[in-house]
Amino acid sequence: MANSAQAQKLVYLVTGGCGFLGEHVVRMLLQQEPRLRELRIFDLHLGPWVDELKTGPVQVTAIQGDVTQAHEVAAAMDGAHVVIHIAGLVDVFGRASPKTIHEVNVQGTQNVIEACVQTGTQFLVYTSSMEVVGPNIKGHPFYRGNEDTPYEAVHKHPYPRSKALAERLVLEANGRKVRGGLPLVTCALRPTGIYGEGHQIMRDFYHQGLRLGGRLFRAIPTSVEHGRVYVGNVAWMHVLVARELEQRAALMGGQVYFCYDRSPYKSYEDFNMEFLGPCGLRLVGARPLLPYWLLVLLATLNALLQWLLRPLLLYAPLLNPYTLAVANTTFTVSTNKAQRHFGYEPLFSWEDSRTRTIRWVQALESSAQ
Ligand SMILES: NC(=O)c1ccc[n+]([C@@H]2O[C@H](COP(=O)([O-])OP(=O)(O)OC[C@H]3O[C@@H](n4cnc5c(N)ncnc54)[C@H](O)[C@@H]3O)[C@@H](O)[C@H]2O)c1
Ligand SMILES: CC(C)CCC[C@@H](C)[C@H]1CC[C@H]2[C@@H]3[C@H](O)C=C4C[C@@H](O)CC[C@]4(C)[C@H]3CC[C@]12C
Repeated sequence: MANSAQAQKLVYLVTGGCGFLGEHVVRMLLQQEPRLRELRIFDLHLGPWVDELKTGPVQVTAIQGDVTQAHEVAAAMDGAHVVIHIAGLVDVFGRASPKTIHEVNVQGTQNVIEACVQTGTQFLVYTSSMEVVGPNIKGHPFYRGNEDTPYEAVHKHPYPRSKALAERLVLEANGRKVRGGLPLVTCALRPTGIYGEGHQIMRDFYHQGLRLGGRLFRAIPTSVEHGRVYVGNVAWMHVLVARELEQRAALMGGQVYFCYDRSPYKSYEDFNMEFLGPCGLRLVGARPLLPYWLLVLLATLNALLQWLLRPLLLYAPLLNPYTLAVANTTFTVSTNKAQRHFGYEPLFSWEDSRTRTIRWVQALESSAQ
């Protein structure tokens, strides 16, 4: 992609560019992709911060649109060289119906693929998820595995099922001829649990801790490792993949890459305390305060209440049988595939990632006062 005639000639489209990860990818592209001429940000809900980006040297075009509408996607994509497809409905709490999750995550992805073919966009990077692999419904641990580690991936929940289907569509589309006759080159990135500035669930835990007098209560044993990766490094991986996909199409086309960095292996709660601790919260209990069977019972009750109350109101607490199973099953990755295939090294050290996230939580504190 980088011959001199093409310097500052590339048009990128980022779907979901106003979400948590999307905003980081958009900002990272503007900082780290010198060949960018135009950056199109496509999202159902455009953030007000997008306007601030319009004063720089790169043309930033904000497009309010819906990935489930094929014609809107195709119109937005016309003339784009690369599409980074991040838009998705991230719902493990039962807020949206399985049908809506499927429409956005699977049909939306199919629309992006068809738009590539129709408009001649040759490079497609898809944001998949660790949940395409697991944890599975049997609760099997995935301990520091890599892209080739055998694992029985069985999905029942609509979100991982939709991500797995969408990822398969993207990988199978690799090599399809796009308008003009060139082959489509696709690949999928699988982040583990992303953290960093803008992370809604971290914000929720922080506010919950404040409401409980500065305390959170341990629910998950410290021995259960949960994979986490800093949002800045996930964004950097997206930028690098998009950049390298043309030169290394034969190697990278149709491939999947876990997103990883040097964040430590810890339980979900202990990891959150790396940021919430310095902001004044305390995790009470060296071991879970409630026995696991009681948590399962509470999670089941929550699911039942959600079902009963659905005609009247939306009851969607953090704890349900699915989130409990994910939080309580070891799932961590240890791989260097991205480094081998496209020279990825984390842009942010663990210390930087931690400091940036702590500063962001501290800013939440001061903005709440
Ligand atoms: N957050 C995580 O820990 C995590 C981990 C692994 C993978 N992912 C994946 O990363 C992607 C981004 O996740 P996120 O955490 O930034 O979520 P997010 O909800 O913050 O961002 C998703 C964005 O997609 C947009 N969107 C939703 N439906 C749309 C539609 N129909 N048309 C156009 N835009 C639409 C939303 O408005 C939002 O801006 C998702 O595909 C998700 O599956 C997230
Ligand atoms: C049992 C309670 C004390 C804690 C509940 C925490 C729960 C809400 C958290 C734990 C793990 C989190 C998921 C995990 O980090 C990875 C992903 C993948 C991504 O594609 C979407 C988000 C998701 C499912 C996180 C959602 C929140 C979870 C379940």
